[in-house]
Amino acid sequence: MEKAAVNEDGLVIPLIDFSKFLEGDETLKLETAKAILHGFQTAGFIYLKNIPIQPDFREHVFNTSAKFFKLPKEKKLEVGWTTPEANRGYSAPGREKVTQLTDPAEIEKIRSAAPDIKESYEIGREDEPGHPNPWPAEQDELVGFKSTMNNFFDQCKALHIEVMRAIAVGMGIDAHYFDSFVDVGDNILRLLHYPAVKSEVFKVNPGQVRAGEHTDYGSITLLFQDSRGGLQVKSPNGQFIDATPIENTVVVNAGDLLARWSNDTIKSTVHRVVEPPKQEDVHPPRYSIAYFCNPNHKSYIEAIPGTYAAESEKKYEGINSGKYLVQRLAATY
Ligand SMILES: O=C(O)CCC(=O)C(=O)O
Ligand SMILES: [Fe+2]
Repeated sequence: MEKAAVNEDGLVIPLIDFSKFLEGDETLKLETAKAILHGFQTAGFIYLKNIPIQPDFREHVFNTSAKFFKLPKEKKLEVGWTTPEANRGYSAPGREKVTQLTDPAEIEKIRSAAPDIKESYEIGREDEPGHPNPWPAEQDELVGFKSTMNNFFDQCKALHIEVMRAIAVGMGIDAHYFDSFVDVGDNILRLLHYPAVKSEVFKVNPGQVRAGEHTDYGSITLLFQDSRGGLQVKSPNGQFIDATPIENTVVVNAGDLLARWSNDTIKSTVHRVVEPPKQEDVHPPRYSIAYFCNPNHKSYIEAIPGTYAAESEKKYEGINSGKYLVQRLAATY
C-alpha cells in the first residue's frame, strides 16, 4: 500500500494508483477496488494517481480556465449563471466585507455574512435539451476554449464511469451495475478561480474563507487542484485537516447522493477552502476544477443491493436524481 495522502486526527485519505484498477490482473483490480471503496467508506475522500487524463492536457485545461477568468467582468457576466435547472455559466465573486471586530456576536454575524472569495464558470453536457451552455465568444485568447472544455468534460465523464465500476467491484456486485445510471453524463464541470488576496483579509475577519464548508451533492466529485493549497477536509473528530495538493493526482470525494444511494455506508464529508498554509502577505490566485458527477437525472436512486440486509434497514426513500439535485442547488444559489 502507498503511504496515505493525508493521515491526521483520525482522517486517513488514501493515495491510490488507479492504473492498477484499470490495467491490473484480477487480483490487483479487486485489491485496488477495495481500497477505493474503503476510502469512501471511512474518509469520504481518496486521491487517485495515474488516471487516464494526461498531465499535459490537464495543464492545458488549467491555462485555458485562467484565460477565461482574465476576461473583463462584463464579458463574464454576459455568460452568467441563470437557474438551478440549467446550472451553467458564470458566478461572480461576492463583494469583500472587511471589518474590525471585537464583539463575538458581531463576529458570528459577519462570519456568516462574509462571502466566499471565489468566482466560477460551470459547463454541462452539450446535448441536454433546453439547456445550452452559454459559451464565451471565441476571440483572441479564448479561441479553442469550447473544444478544450468539452474534451475535458468527456474525459472526466469516462473517469466517473470507471470510478463507479471500482466502487461496484469493491462492493462485490456486478462491475457494470452503475453503468446504466451514469452513462448520460448529467455532470457539471466547474472552473474555479480564487483571486489573489491579502492575508490580512483572513486575519481581520476570522470567518473569511475562499469557499465555505459544505458537502457536494451528487455521486462523486473529481477535484483537480493547483499547487497553492487551502483545501481542508473535516476529520471524524470535527477538525479541518489540510488536503495538501499532490502533483498529478485528482482528489475524489463522495457526494450526498452517493451516501444516500449506499445507505450511508459511504460518507459525504464536509470540506472547505481557506487561506493557504504558506505564510505570505498576499496569497497568489488559486485555480481548481471540480467535476461534479451525478447519476443520470432520470435515474431513480434507491439503496444499492448489498448495502442493507433487510428492507427495514433501508434508511431512505427512493428518489429521482434530477429532482434531488435541483432541490439542493435551489437552496444554495
Ligand atoms: O476549490 C476546491 O479545491 C474545492 C471546491 C469545492 O469543494 C466545490 O466547488 O465543491
Ligand atoms: Fe466541494
